[in-house]
Order: sequence, then structure tokens, then C-alpha cells
Amino acid sequence: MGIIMSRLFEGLFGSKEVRILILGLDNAGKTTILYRLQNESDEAVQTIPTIGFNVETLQYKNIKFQVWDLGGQTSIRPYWRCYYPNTDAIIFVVDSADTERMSVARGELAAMLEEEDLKDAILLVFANKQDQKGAMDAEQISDALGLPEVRNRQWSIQETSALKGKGLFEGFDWLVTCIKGDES
Ligand SMILES: Nc1nc2c(ncn2[C@@H]2O[C@H](COP(=O)(O)OP(=O)(O)OP(=O)(O)O)[C@@H](O)[C@H]2O)c(=O)[nH]1
Ligand SMILES: [Mg+2]
Repeated sequence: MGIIMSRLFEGLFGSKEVRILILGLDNAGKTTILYRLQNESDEAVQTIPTIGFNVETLQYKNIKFQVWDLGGQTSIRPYWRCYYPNTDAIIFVVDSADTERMSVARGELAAMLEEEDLKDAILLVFANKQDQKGAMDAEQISDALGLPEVRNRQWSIQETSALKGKGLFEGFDWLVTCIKGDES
């Protein structure tokens, strides 16, 4: 295809790849979410704790997303920052039933939001594992993480169950709205 035609196609269908990082404590459900997004069938997703990262490209509503899922164990969290440059959006995943570690999650999120490389990144929180007994709802998690105090950044929170495939695309709809809004 000639360069003019390919530019035209890019203009019509969008060529920009949106870089997304999925972060959060270990066992929050990040890898399950990544593979649920990629494969919409009801097939169960089997995961093992991530050491390092998984990366996949997804196409949703004419936008190409490059989605990075990083391991969340304490010892590997210091490596998250290596992935921060050029990130458009962070999806911060919490296990909504892991009430004991909500303050740890809050600390990690706060540290991340201080990072210069992430100052323009939008923030989507997935309140995951809503299917579990005792799960906190979006409002409780929002307060526990201190989201109302987040300044100078677009953010949203979405209740999800990666196990049941619930809420994930609703979250992506919000991302798409923000990204399209930023372009115009
Ligand atoms: N009940 C329930 N379990 C879930 C849900 N999402 C993930 N899980 C389970 O939680 C466990 C951890 O999921 P992972 O996706 O591996 O977690 P992770 O955040 O990638 O963990 P690390 O790679 O160690 O950072 C697995 O047993 C998943 O099946 C959910 O929405 N509900
Ligand atoms: Mg993982």
C-alpha cells in the first residue's frame, strides 16, 4: 500500500498504540484479567504467580492496546518503574476481599502516582474479585485507596470479577472515552 493510502487508513482506523500497565499486589488477578481481555470465551484462565511480565496486544473499539501485566510480589515491585516511561494508562487491580492488605495497596499506588514518568497516565482501578464473600465495593475501595484525594489526573474505579468476566470491558469503555477525549 502506498504511503498516502496507508496514512489515510491510519487516519480512519487509528494507528496509535495505547500503552497500558496492569499493576497491583500479588494475587490481585492481573494475569487473569489480561487473558480474559484477550479471550472473551468463558474458558477458565489458569495462572501461576508472574515473575517478570506478560504482554499482549488487544484491539478494542478501533484502538490498539499494548497491555503489560507485571508480577506483583513484594520482591519484584521495585522493577515496576522500569516500565513506566510512555505509559498512557495504569490499570491498578485490587483483590476486593483482601481487606488486610488494602493499606499496602494504597501505599504502592501512592508511590506510583508520585512518579514523574507516570504524571500524564490516566488511572483505572479494578475492584476485582467481586464474586468473593466479603468483597469491598467500589466506594469502600475508593476511600481505602484515597482516590478522592487524587489530583491532576483522570481516574475511575470499576467493580470486576475476572473469574466471571464481569466489568472488564466497562472499564475499557472508560479508557476509550478518555483517550478519544484527549485527542480532540
Ligand atoms: N474468586 C476470584 N478469583 C480470582 C479472580 N480473578 C483472579 N482470581 C484468582 O486469583 C488468583 C491469582 O490470580 P492472578 O491473575 O494469577 O494474580 P496476579 O495479580 O497476576 O498475581 P501475581 O502474578 O503474583 O502478581 C488465581 O487463583 C485466580 O484464579 C476473581 O475475579 N474472582
Ligand atoms: Mg500475574
